[in-house]
Amino acid sequence: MFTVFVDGQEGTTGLQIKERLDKHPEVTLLEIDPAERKSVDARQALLNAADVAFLCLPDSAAKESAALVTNDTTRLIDASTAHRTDPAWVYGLPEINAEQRQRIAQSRRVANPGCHATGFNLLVAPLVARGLLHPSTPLSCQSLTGYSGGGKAMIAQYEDADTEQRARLQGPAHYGLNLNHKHLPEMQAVCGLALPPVFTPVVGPFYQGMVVTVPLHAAQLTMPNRHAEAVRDALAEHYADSTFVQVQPYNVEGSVDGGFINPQAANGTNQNQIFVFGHGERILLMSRLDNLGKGASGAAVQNMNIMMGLPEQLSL
Ligand SMILES: NC(=O)C1=CN([C@@H]2O[C@H](COP(=O)(O)OP(=O)(O)OC[C@H]3O[C@@H](n4cnc5c(N)ncnc54)[C@H](OP(=O)(O)O)[C@@H]3O)[C@@H](O)[C@H]2O)C=CC1
Ligand SMILES: CC(=O)N[C@@H](CCC(=O)OP(=O)(O)O)C(=O)O
Repeated sequence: MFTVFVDGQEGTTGLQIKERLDKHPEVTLLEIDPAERKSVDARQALLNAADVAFLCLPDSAAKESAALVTNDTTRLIDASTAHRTDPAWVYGLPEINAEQRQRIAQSRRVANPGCHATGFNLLVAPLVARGLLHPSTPLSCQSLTGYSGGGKAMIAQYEDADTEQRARLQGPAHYGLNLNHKHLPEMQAVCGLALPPVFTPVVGPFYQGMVVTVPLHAAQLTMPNRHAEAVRDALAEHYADSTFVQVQPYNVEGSVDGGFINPQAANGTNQNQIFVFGHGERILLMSRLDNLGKGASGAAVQNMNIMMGLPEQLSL
C-alpha cells in the first residue's frame, strides 16, 4: 500500500483521478479539508507526507506545489502544462517507446501530456522515429474536443449559460486562433519536429471525448510512393504490444459509427484508438480518445502505476 494526495481534488481532472483511485487496491488517499484546499501550509504538509502526489491545478499553482516538496521521496505527477518540456521532468507518454516507459518508471517527476498532444504525438512520433516522416516536414492538425477540456470555467460557460450564450455555443466552434496553443511545444519536442504543426482545435457542445486528425499527402512521406496502408501497418507494428493504443484496420470508415466518427465513443476508457484512411495520395491519421481518460486522468493513473512498479492497467 502507498499514500496518494490529489492537489486540486475538487477540479475536473482531480475528481476523475480520485474516482479511479477510490477503486485502486494499493492506494490510501490523503484528503485535504475542502475549505483548506488553497492553503499553502495544508498542501505542503500533504505533498510531503504522500508517496505520490498528483497536481491537478493551473500552471502557476502546479509550479508552486512542485516547489513545496522538500523531501526526496514524494513522486509528483503534474497534469498541467507547467513542466511538459522541462528537462528535469519526464514526459508521461509511455507508448512512445520502451525507453520512455523506463524513464517514467525511474522518475520522481512526471509531466502528464496534454489531451490534444496525446492524440497528435501517438500518431506522429512513431512515424518520425521510424523514418517515414522527415522531421522537417511541415504538418497540420485539427482536434474536435468536448468542453470539459476547458475545466470548471468552460464547463460553467456551457452548462450555466444564459439563453443568448447558449445559442452561441450550440454548434462546434474554432478556438486557439492565435495559432499559439499551449500544446505546441510538447507536440514539437516529443515528435522531434523542426516546426510546430498548424494546429486548429474545435470545441463542441458535448461534455467529453475527442478526435485528433493529422492530414498528410503521400509526397510528405520520406518514400513518396508509399501507400497509406503502409503508414497504418507501421503504426500497428509500433503499438502491437500496447494495452491502451489500438490501431484499427485500414480504411474502416464505412463500418465505424455508420460512417460518422463519434468523438465520444472512447469515453470512460483509457484507450487511444488510431485510424488511418487513405485514397490515392491522400492520407488521414486519426486518434480518438477520452480527454478526461487517456487525455488526462486515466493517463495520470497509468503513469502512477508504472512509477510504482504495478500493472499499468490497474483501476483503469
Ligand atoms: N480538463 C481536461 O481535459 C484536462 C486538464 N488538464 C490540466 O489539468 C489541470 C487542472 O485542469 P482542470 O481539472 O480541467 O481544471 P479545473 O478548473 O476543473 O480545476 C482546477 C482546480 O484547481 C483548484 N485551484 C486553483 N488554484 C489553486 C491553488 N492556488 N491551490 C490549490 N488549488 C487551486 C481549483 O479550485 P476551485 O475549485 O476553487 O476552482 C480547481 O478545483 C490544468 O493545468 C489543466 O490544464 C490536463 C489535461 C486535460
Ligand atoms: C476545450 C479546451 O479548452 N481544451 C483545452 C485542453 C485541455 C488539456 O489538455 O489540458 P492542458 O490544459 O493541461 O494542456 C485547450 O485546448 O486548451
